[in-house]
Amino acid sequence: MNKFSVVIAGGGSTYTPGIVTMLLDNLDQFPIRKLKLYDNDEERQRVIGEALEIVLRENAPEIEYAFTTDPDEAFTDVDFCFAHIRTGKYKMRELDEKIPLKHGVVGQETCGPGGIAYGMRSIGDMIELIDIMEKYSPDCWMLNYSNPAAIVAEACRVLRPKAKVLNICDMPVGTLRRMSQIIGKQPKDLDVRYFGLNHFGWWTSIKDKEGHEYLPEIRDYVAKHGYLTQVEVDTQHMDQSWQETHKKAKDLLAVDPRFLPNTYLKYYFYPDYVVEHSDIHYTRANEVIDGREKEVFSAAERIVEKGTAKNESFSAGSHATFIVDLARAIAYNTHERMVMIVENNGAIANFDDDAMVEVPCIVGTDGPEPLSQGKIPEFERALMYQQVTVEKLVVKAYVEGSYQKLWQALTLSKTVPSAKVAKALLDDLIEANKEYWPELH
Ligand SMILES: NC(=O)c1ccc[n+]([C@@H]2O[C@H](COP(=O)([O-])OP(=O)(O)OC[C@H]3O[C@@H](n4cnc5c(N)ncnc54)[C@H](O)[C@@H]3O)[C@@H](O)[C@H]2O)c1
Ligand SMILES: O=P(O)(O)OC[C@H]1O[C@H](O[C@H]2[C@H](O)[C@@H](O)[C@@H](O)O[C@@H]2CO)[C@H](O)[C@@H](O)[C@@H]1O
Ligand SMILES: [Mn+2]
Repeated sequence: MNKFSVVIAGGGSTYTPGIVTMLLDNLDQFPIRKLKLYDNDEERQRVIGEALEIVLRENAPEIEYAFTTDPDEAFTDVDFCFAHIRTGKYKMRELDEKIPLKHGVVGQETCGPGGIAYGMRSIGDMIELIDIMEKYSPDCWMLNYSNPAAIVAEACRVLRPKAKVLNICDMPVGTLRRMSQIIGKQPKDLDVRYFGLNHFGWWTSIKDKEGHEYLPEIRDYVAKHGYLTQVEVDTQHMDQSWQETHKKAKDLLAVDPRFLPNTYLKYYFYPDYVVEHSDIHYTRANEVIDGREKEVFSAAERIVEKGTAKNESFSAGSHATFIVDLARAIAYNTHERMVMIVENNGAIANFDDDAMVEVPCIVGTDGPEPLSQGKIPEFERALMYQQVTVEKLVVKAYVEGSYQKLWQALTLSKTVPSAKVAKALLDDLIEANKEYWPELH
């Protein structure tokens, strides 16, 4: 069996140890000959890199391994790049969340002004990463889950339309896992129909392989409890803020009970509630810095100190398993059905062809083939049109260096109450992001 060479970009990410653990657990499904970690932060890369060196030595010494900040070393001779970079790291995520709150607006990693600011930071780095990949390994596929995925995907469509980049999000997988618990099934037993944008969508059908429809049963549960199942799916989702988000899905469902909502709609349907329940002094970024980041980095440091990983384990979560499924689909033409972010081109019949939408696709050696989701109702369509236009304006603002277009993007966001607030916010965001954004005029 062919063995693959993989580089993880954002090798110092909190997700890297979980992903490597999951790759090692699945070597029979996806054999690896070479594994490299690449990050532009030497210190973060060193801690995670040294710990994983010990993990590999103890579990899979046959895999050639390296960690580096050198793009040439990282990207030479690779078949797959798993990309999860965070331009500006948690320091900037914290500002993305806190600056909007100062203006009474939702402060969130990927939604509203925070997502727009993060998008403006990520586009340049993502395009650079694609160019590096194509320079050193022209046949390599990039499986990208760097956020904000909607804006990054639109930037790839506009700036690198031919690149072998697959944009994905694990929220549909994570929520399907919760749904499967509700009905006592496994995610692999179920096929979904879904339409929307990234972090902005709805399930219209959840069927088993015999064709039985479970949506009504799941809806009855979600109407009472949201997606709260109390079974530990992903460790960080036991955090208070995620528990509240899963619970809040019941109020999202109430707005249109025909479909099962993505939890991220909370920031668009109930921004007032979100702001009221936010603490400007302690946002999700702080929770992650004090939680996941500390846990992962302390575990890595303990491994290095002891010289063994025998008593440590990293949790993989649904985020990680999704990636092996996708890599296998490309490598072995498995025709796996997966929800992905792709150019619409008719998949949603009454939506723009050039919109980056999130729909189920059949994935094989040539990439994803979107499945037709038919026509969508006016309410969802109008919401999606507003949001996709925000995302397109951000990319245009980046490309043209346009202050005006970014102001329009913020004004159009459903999370922002007026052009006045949008302008004040924009000026604060420009100041905070001057190290990262192109100059706007
Ligand atoms: N699509 C999804 O569903 C999904 C799910 C989870 C996380 N994510 C995303 O994955 C990314 C990582 O998340 P995290 O919480 O582990 O963040 P993190 O800050 O722990 O890790 C990101 C790493 O990327 C590195 N980095 C930044 N710019 C880089 C560049 N240009 N080249 C190489 N490395 C670079 C940073 O130094 C850091 O070590 C984020 O973008 C996050 O939003 C996406
Ligand atoms: O606040 P964070 O950093 O914990 O999470 C933000 C990310 O949340 C989603 O990803 C989840 C995923 O849904 C879940 O199944 C599991 O794997 O954990 C992930 C991280 O919590 C979302 O899809 C990402 O885009 C966000 O970055
Ligand atoms: Mn996501």
